[in-house]
Amino acid sequence: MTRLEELLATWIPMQRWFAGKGVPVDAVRIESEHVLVPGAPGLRMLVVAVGQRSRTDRYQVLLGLRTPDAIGDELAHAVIGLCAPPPDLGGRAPVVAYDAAHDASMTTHLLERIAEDADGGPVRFRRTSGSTVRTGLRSLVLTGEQSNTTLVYGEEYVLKTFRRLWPGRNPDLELTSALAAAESDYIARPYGWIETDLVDPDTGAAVPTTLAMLQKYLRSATDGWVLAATSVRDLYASPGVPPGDAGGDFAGEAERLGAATAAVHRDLSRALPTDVLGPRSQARMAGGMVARLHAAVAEVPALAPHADALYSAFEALGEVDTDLPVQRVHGDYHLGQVVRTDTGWVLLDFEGEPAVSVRERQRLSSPLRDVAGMLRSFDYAARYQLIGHPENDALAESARAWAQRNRDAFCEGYAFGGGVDPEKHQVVLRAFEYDKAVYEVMYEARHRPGWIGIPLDSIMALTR
Ligand SMILES: Nc1ncnc2c1ncn2[C@@H]1O[C@H](COP(=O)(O)OP(=O)(O)O)[C@@H](O)[C@H]1O
Ligand SMILES: O=P(O)(O)O[C@H]1O[C@H](CO)[C@@H](O[C@H]2O[C@H](CO)[C@@H](O)[C@H](O)[C@H]2O)[C@H](O)[C@H]1O
Repeated sequence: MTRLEELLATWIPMQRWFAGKGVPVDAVRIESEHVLVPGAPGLRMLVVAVGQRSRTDRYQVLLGLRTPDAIGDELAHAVIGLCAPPPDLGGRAPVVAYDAAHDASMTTHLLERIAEDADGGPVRFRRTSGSTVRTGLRSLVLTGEQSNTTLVYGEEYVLKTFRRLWPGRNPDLELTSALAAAESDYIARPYGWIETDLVDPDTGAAVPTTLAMLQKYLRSATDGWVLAATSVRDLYASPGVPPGDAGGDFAGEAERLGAATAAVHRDLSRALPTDVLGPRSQARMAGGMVARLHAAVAEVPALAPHADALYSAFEALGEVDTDLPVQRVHGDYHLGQVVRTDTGWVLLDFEGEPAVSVRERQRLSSPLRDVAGMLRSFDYAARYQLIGHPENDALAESARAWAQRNRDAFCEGYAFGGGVDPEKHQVVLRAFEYDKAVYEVMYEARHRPGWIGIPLDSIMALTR
């Protein structure tokens, strides 16, 4: 490993977006390194391969290089370490490598390049046809529990830089662009993207791979998770009061969110391929859920006592004998992926589950999968504030009632908005809900062990 690779081997696993938490890093290799802007050799895009046991993942690092005296306090938190300068920079004195996402004097170039629709050699900057992009704006990095890194430029744009790279066009760009073409009111308008070619290990072919996506910044947006959490907090402050009577009832919002979700599903089904799964294909889908369950039990033994009950829910999906319409869906739908603006709900982050390949995320699925994701999120919102709460037992019934009320409202809104009636597809919905809960158990085990009780408790309720 070069000195820079050694530094990255320590730095990458500490980042929130690192997907391989809990498994030692065996090898780090810089697969490619490109200067992004002519005349700014201190800004580079690296594709870094990180080897962990049998897996190798690729990550994007926007690398900044400066002399030590040019690193001010504002960049201290972004420093990766001191390394030898790359040959094209000249000189022999060590330079400081840092995460350039935090350097507004560098990220401003990215916006300019997108505005110019520039071909920067192996890295291509693209502006969405028919749009103009304002330049000269300074960026700030959004803080929060993110799988990627999002920059906000002024109050105009967000640039989402994808950290873990999978060869191919990112579904977030693909679906957002399709919905924009359908003139959907429920997305943040895309303005452009950055891409490079990566070799797909399955086919050996180099394919255009999305590195970042530029979208309209929604100034008036409030996170759905924050709104729901506020409603739950109000309810906990009035013990014994039914959720519909407590201040800050969320059911009206949940219903409108259901309707917005149905509208997005309708537009996706018109814009992109659809299919209908017969019993055999449904059994195969159920088989995928069972395989995921086995993998989760191997990783989190606390799931083992509930495996039979989960298995029965998946088996029931395999035995449904009516056809199941499938289409492109959001794929990782929860309250943190939707924002309430002054004109209504907007859906974000159509990337799908960040832990699986782009090809898998492009697979058609039932829209009920997204419905199930959001229902799981109501469960999370209702119960996460009970973790370590002294009145945990007394508030558990309020939590259950809040989740039920908002589930019902969301499902009603979804059916009213033109989606299938979730109430009439209980077996399918239940299988998707438990499949998501199994995914969440693994997600929490890797990222937030203190929260693992939330999905585990929901799974336990199945076996009670
Ligand atoms: N266009 C936007 N306007 C305003 N806020 C946004 C926008 N896009 C993303 N955000 C904020 O950033 C958060 C993370 O964005 P998201 O696309 O879900 O990233 P990740 O895949 O890393 O989780 C969202 O929950 C939202 O609060
Ligand atoms: O980073 P992403 O937003 O793409 O999604 C991942 O992280 C989510 C947590 O930030 C995780 O969602 C789980 O926790 C949410 C509360 O923080 C909850 O609303 C969701 O229902 C629950 O699944 C998501 O699963 C994961 O893919």
